[in-house]
Amino acid sequence: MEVGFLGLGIMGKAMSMNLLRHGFKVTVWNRTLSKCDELVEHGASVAETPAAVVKKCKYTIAMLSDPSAAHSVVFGKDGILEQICAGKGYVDMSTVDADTSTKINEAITAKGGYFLEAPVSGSKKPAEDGQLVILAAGEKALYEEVIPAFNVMGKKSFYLGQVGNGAKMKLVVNMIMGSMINAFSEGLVLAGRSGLDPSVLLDVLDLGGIANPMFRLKGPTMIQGSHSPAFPLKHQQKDMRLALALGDETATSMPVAAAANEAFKKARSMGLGDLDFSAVYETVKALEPPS
Ligand SMILES: NC(=O)C1=CN([C@@H]2O[C@H](COP(=O)(O)OP(=O)(O)OC[C@H]3O[C@@H](n4cnc5c(N)ncnc54)[C@H](OP(=O)(O)O)[C@@H]3O)[C@@H](O)[C@H]2O)C=CC1
Ligand SMILES: O=CCCC(=O)O
Repeated sequence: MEVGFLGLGIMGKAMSMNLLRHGFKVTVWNRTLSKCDELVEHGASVAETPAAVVKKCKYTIAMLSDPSAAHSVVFGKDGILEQICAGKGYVDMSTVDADTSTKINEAITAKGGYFLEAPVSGSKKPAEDGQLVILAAGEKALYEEVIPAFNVMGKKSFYLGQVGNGAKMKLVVNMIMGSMINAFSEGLVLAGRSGLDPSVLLDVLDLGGIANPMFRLKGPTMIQGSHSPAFPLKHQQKDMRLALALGDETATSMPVAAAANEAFKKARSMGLGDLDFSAVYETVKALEPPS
């Protein structure tokens, strides 16, 4: 069966590559079409537009940057809506807000198609290794149909019920992660300015109750000032913004997340948006200590 895949950025490239490696027939599309070349070398077919992918495939997966991209690929010229129909499914794995997912769901189901949102936890390496955590919500029949693909891309899939629940779960997770990397950055800078060796701090943290894979993975490269993008900072800031909007809707006070968002905004204003989200560390370092 032919599976469609839209969006070949850091995540989409790794996820579609995994599908190919496990024997799926995949037709890809990316806004910048040249990014399809590497997938073609590994056996993918290419279509010229999202609509052409949907026309060819029983279901189509998308992994796009943000709500605006997710919206334009569905509603724009040559978009999903031009070809979606009864019997076809659309699975959006991008991180967006519940409102975006809900609007896409309404438009697709109005055409007789099936919709599933399925954002993921896990970054570039888990995507390459097929170790993502998939947070699905929406049409249960489509969820069951795409389980073989999810099993290749991820280590665990959750089915969370109605559309919006996957988006909300993902935003809560990334809100926590964005706050954590800020506290971690402050700790590394505080250690250094207090005459301590930040790499010893990493060892101490790793043996205690707040040890976690993120500190373990990012700590050494942060200390070196190296922020090669696995999860681009601009996307983390988008997730903080969307999580804070969810906080507004639910009257949830989130002063820690709001402060973290300000740090990511500052990092973007310093031109760090395309680096890894760990580059928020540079905003803490950039604040001069009192002389
Ligand atoms: N990187 C990570 O660790 C993780 C990312 N995510 C989420 O996954 C999604 C993708 O992330 P990632 O792969 O890192 O991002 P990238 O920035 O690497 O890729 C973004 C993709 O979206 C496409 N795109 C952007 N704008 C548009 C548009 N207007 N119309 C059509 N296509 C568009 C890009 O196309 P083009 O190549 O033409 O620019 C590209 O294919 C995001 O929602 C992110 O928050 C979730 C978990 C982890
Ligand atoms: O959305 C990105 C999540 C990155 C991660 O889970 O490490």
